[in-house]
Amino acid sequence: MVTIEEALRIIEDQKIELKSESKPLEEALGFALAAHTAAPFDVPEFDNSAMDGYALCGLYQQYQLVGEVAAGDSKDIALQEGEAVRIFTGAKVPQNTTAVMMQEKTSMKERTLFLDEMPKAGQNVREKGGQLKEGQAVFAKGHMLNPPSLALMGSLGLSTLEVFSKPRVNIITTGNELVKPGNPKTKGQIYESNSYAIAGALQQFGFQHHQKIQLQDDFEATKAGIKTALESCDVLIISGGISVGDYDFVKQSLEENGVNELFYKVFQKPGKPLYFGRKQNQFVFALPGNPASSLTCFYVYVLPLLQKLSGYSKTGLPTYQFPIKHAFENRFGRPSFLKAAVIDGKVAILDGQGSSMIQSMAQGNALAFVEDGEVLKKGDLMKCKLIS
Ligand SMILES: Nc1nc2c(c(=O)[nH]1)N[C@H]1C(S)=C(S)[C@@H](COP(=O)(O)OP(=O)(O)OC[C@H]3O[C@@H](n4cnc5c(N)ncnc54)[C@H](O)[C@@H]3O)O[C@H]1N2
Ligand code: MOO
Repeated sequence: MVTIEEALRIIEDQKIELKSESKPLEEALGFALAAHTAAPFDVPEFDNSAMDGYALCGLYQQYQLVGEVAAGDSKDIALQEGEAVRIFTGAKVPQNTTAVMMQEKTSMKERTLFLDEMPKAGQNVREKGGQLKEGQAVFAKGHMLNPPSLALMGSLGLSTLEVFSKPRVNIITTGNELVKPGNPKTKGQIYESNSYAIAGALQQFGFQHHQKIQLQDDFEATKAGIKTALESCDVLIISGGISVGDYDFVKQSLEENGVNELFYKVFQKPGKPLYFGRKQNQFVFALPGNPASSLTCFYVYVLPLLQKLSGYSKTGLPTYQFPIKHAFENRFGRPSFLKAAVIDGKVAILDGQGSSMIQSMAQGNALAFVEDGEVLKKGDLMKCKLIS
């Protein structure tokens, strides 16, 4: 049995070889950059107007109107003292522009422009290089491309990005009692639900699963199913059959398939019988079958590995601290990830903390962490990971 910190450290310390590929900008969301990026030119590349209005030369209250520049115009105008041109947001300002005045604060009589107030030097002019200077570092290797990052790369004229490839993931669910939703079931059977949570959580963080396999609690079938799954994935996520019951064949089947154990059992609730193993460059998580255990282990342990294998420089869900809405004492006998709701900056621990209870997890939006035996007073800070 390892501690939560030891388990996370073992995952973090895995030596891996990353692969990279070229992605068109429109498909690069959620991938990590495989190379450092620097700005190929100043952004913006030229001084331009932040407003629809008038570009002014000198600081006066009236000007002679001498022309117009629209966004995208490439004409090069040079203003003389006391001259103004009509200008629009994003348009390159003429040479010698002192300021831009927004049109709402102006009036025009014939070709003379009157300002309601004195302009200030530099007002409403977006300076060349104001965001980035040519050659300046934009993103380090491993930066995960979010929507604004895609916009920034696009604004640098980059249409294809070199990114780290993402791991291929397969999912196995085990259990004789499991029936696929939509089919009839007999007494004693239940509907299979963990694979939907795992596939959904994969999707939530930009990963996909390749294959989903349902196995009976049978040693030969489990061995064969794991062998098949390992033929087409980098990460195999198994749900159930990892505890000590007579029908829990996963651990032994993994051994028979040449998977080496990196840890088995974590001192935590839920998810104590969590297993992590490796076969060359393939990784296997066997998540405890209880629905809340399996999904909690996904967020806490599987996600950081998937992100590490995708070349992310930052992995795992960030931890925030929120004051607790009510007193709470951890009597579970293990450090615990509690199903919780963070609302208006405060965390409430939800009813229904059993490992089999997914209803409370579905109502909440966070996992709140509490040490074994810890006693919290109302208002004490609690470490939380937001899961939705
Ligand atoms: N004698 C002991 N028994 C148990 C221990 C223990 O230490 N000693 N640990 C308990 C803990 S903690 C957990 S968690 C579970 C984990 O067991 P398994 O990983 O072997 O999971 P299963 O036995 O296959 O299933 C547990 C539970 O979850 C339901 N389940 C399983 N798969 C699914 C699925 N895909 N969709 C929906 N529900 C699923 C299953 O029906 C069981 O109710 O072991 C405890 N026992
Ligand atoms: O570790 Mo189990 O997940 O407590 O139920």
